[in-house]
Amino acid sequence: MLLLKLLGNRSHCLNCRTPTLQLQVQRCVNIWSKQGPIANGVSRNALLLSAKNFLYARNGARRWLSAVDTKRAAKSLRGTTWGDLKEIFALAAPYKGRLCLGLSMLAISSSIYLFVPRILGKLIDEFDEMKKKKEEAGTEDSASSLARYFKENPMAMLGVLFIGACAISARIYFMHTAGQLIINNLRTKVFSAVMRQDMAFFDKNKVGEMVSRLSTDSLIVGYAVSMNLSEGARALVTFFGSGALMVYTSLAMTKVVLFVIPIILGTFYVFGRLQRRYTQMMQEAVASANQIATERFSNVRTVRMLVAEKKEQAAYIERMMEIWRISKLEGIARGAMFGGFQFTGYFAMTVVLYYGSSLIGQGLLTYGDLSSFCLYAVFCATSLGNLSNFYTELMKGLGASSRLFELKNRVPAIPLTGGIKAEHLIGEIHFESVAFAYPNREESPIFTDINLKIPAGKITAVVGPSGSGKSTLAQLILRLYDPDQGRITVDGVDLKEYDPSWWRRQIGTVSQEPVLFSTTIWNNIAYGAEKAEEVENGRVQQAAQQSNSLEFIHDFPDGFQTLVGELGSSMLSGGQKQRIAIARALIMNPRILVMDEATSALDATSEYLVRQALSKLLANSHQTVLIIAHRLSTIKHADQIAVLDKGTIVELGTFEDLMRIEDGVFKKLVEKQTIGWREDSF
Ligand SMILES: Nc1ncnc2c1ncn2[C@@H]1O[C@H](COP(=O)(O)OP(=O)(O)OP(=O)(O)O)[C@@H](O)[C@H]1O
Repeated sequence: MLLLKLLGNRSHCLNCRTPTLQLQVQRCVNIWSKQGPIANGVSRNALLLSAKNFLYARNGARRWLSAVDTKRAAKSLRGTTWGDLKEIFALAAPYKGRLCLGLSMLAISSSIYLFVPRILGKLIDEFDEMKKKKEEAGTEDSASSLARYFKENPMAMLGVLFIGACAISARIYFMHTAGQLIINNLRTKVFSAVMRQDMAFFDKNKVGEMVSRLSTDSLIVGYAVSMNLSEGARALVTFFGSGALMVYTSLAMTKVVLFVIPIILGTFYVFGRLQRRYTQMMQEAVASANQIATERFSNVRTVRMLVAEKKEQAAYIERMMEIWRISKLEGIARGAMFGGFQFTGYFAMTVVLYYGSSLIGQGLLTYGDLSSFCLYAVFCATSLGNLSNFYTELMKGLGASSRLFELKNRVPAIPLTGGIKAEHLIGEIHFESVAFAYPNREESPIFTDINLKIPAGKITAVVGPSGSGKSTLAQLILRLYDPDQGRITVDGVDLKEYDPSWWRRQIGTVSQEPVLFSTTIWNNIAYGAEKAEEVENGRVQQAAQQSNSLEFIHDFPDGFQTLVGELGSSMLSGGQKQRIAIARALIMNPRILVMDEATSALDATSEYLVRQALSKLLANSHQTVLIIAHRLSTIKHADQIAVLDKGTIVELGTFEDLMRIEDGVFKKLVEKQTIGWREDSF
């Protein structure tokens, strides 16, 4: 029982418990050396027998370990994660000063707390007759004289322990703050990398999953190279320090404990790898659950309208079950690992005490030395356990980092910047034999052969059945995607040669479902400008007026300072949102305007107001305008109308031209809508 208690005290804060342990060790030694059979009815012979069995088991384990394909494992690690490891530590490089300070504090605290057991051992020997005789003969060593000094000046001992404690506090502070800096750095880098990605990337990756990686994974990686690094370094110093002191205290007993080490190492190697795999699986499962929560919470209105709460709950529970399944596996791996440590640790201590007591009996060891040795052995075993923690946390960090680095290092197919910035843009856009399929649906191309000239300073309308690719055409103009074949030119130059950001700044866009950000109306309108903070107040007012928004904005008590979006106190109607989006598109007086169903959400009056404003605007400016419209009556005055169907432009001309084509797609669409409107009116 005493042994159980002794080993049960093997905790991470061994340093503060040393006196208690010392006493317990002493009591065990007494029992073993003087009383023979020990508690729980286990005899010395039985212990020796189990030691023999243990040796057989160890050989078996060694054979089993060699059966594990270590070469292949190492190769796969080399291929996928050693690079990541280097990258993880590169993240820590900017904070090396802080990390080094933390590690210096570690050196101070470790030196103090490693020396304490030796001093305590010597204090015990103060009561040992054999030792006393040695001292009288003048053979006292420096540790003994230091022990005597501390015995006479207990406040000095307290002072040394206090310095050690301060060093520990400082270490934790430096490591903790370094960790947070690393996490912030990593999050910023990953966020910027994700923001740089092309649309194809966002089509393939789920937003909730990426947010989860940004929050949870970076936390794990940051911890792996800060607090974990410090714990690992502490474990390493303690392991080698106490190992060396074990040898110094008693070489014979050190040999006895040595045979357990390979087993402990093997245990944490195998289970550490296993744990890493489960952690990665867990991260993916949590990210998938987060994805569901994010998407459903942000679309809660749709869920409510479709009475889909139960369905969504079931989908979420399914993800929770998956997390539970992985968690059980992770639990088994962790349990087996810690059970393994506990077993090997207890076994080693049993053997040490047994053998140590017999050495005392033969006069080859003092009580104090055995006490110190046992404490060092416990330190050594604990640090081995901590090293295993360090290893598994590092593996966790590697697991979490591999996806993060993939995000961070991904090179977008369409860069954000780089290329020509034309001084005088005319704004003629030409689609030349363009073919395109969305990267995530390559099997069903949207365009097979598009040839279309969008003249500068004119209004071009694009119409076609739903799903024919009208919005896709606008996305290709904005260079959110590149054509698979053919090319798009602007003023005769391939669009790929222009600087993408510069090019997008020449285009004012109002999309089908405009999104406003959670900030004031003023900021939302100014957001369209290159430098929002430099936009003049008058310009914002003007854009609001052009889009017929001024009146309703003034109706809000806070006017332009009214908060909108998710955090907004005032919810805007669809029409109001659309008009603010139009103001945002107009703020920079863009050379090209792309209106994708820009008036679809407006009621008849609002639509009239917006249309009137736009007509005025278009009449006075010489912008190139592309209108994607469903209400065909609204594009009567367009300079040309392109009809999209089955992946190509099937008709092109003015409203009158197209209405003259018998059995034409456009004519049919117009007729269908006219009938639809008539039916609607009943
Ligand atoms: N990001 C995407 N990834 C894969 N397929 C997409 C993507 N966006 C649109 N599509 C598909 O491309 C096709 C054309 O879509 P698009 O939105 O361009 O049509 P549209 O003519 O504007 O339709 P509507 O008039 O209904 O708005 C549709 O079949 C749609 O499902």
